[in-house]
Amino acid sequence: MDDEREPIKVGVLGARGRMGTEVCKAIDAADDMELVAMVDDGDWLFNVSDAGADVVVDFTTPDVVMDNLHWCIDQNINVVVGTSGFSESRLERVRSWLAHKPDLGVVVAPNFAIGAVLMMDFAARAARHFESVEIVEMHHPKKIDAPSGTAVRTAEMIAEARKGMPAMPDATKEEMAGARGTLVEGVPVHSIRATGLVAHQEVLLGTEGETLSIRHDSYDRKSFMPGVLLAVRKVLQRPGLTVGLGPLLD
Ligand SMILES: NC(=O)C1=CN([C@@H]2O[C@H](COP(=O)(O)OP(=O)(O)OC[C@H]3O[C@@H](n4cnc5c(N)ncnc54)[C@H](OP(=O)(O)O)[C@@H]3O)[C@@H](O)[C@H]2O)C=CC1
Ligand SMILES: O=C(O)C1=N[C@H](C(=O)O)C[C@H](O)C1
Repeated sequence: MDDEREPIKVGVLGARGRMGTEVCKAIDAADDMELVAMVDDGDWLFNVSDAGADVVVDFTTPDVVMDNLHWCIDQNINVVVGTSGFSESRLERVRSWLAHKPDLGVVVAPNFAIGAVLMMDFAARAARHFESVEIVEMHHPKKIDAPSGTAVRTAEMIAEARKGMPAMPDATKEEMAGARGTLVEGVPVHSIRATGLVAHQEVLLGTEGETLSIRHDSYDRKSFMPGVLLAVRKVLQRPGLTVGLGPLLD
């Protein structure tokens, strides 16, 4: 019976950060989980293994996340990663570490909000039917990276969907560098940082006589929590690397 199952022991890395704080609250409130370790910059990583964590959740920074992930895999701890900065080469390194640990699971998701996952899917689906596609990502000004992980992943998905299609029409010559954003897999991405924003993205698609805007807004970091908790539950049943929340929703 469900009630008799041991709670999943969870450690959080980046526990005092904006996301980490919210994740600790969500785990504390979940009946089937126990928050056993909270680790932030300067704390000892072994707090996590000493506490017997089954799963580690990482919301730290792109420059430390790979070391954290390698350490967790080495310690036989499953990992749910929300930290941004996962290029294909980073994902490949994670796969190579996991090759030696056939029972271990890692979930790396650029965005845990259900609406954002759908926005990315809808945008990729629509992209084949429009001549032009551009991404505008908008975040709080304390975000340290640009473009966002979500925007990069969306651009990759759109580029994959547009394979074989003609290049997007664009006669503009940039008079000042950056005016047309940055190209990710051939898709222009524009990054806005403004006080009052949390995490937002609009994909603008255009073709003869019409445009389509697909937009998602996270107004509160609570929007990411159902996805994080789902990943904590599912990672224990999914050995290997899972990229994105999509495969966990099926
Ligand atoms: N996938 C998703 O759905 C989401 C992903 N994100 C991503 O999550 C990451 C964190 O975002 P956010 O919470 O806003 O950032 P914060 O800067 O608020 O939090 C990061 C935390 O990690 C700590 N930290 C730094 N180095 C280490 C380390 N080696 N070990 C443990 N903790 C460490 C920082 O400490 P200190 O400040 O003292 O250095 C800080 O407390 C970003 O990459 C962001 O893009 C954010 C929202 C949703
Ligand atoms: O830093 C943030 O806040 C966010 N980071 C992630 C990203 O880079 O895509 C996810 C979400 O956009 C919030």
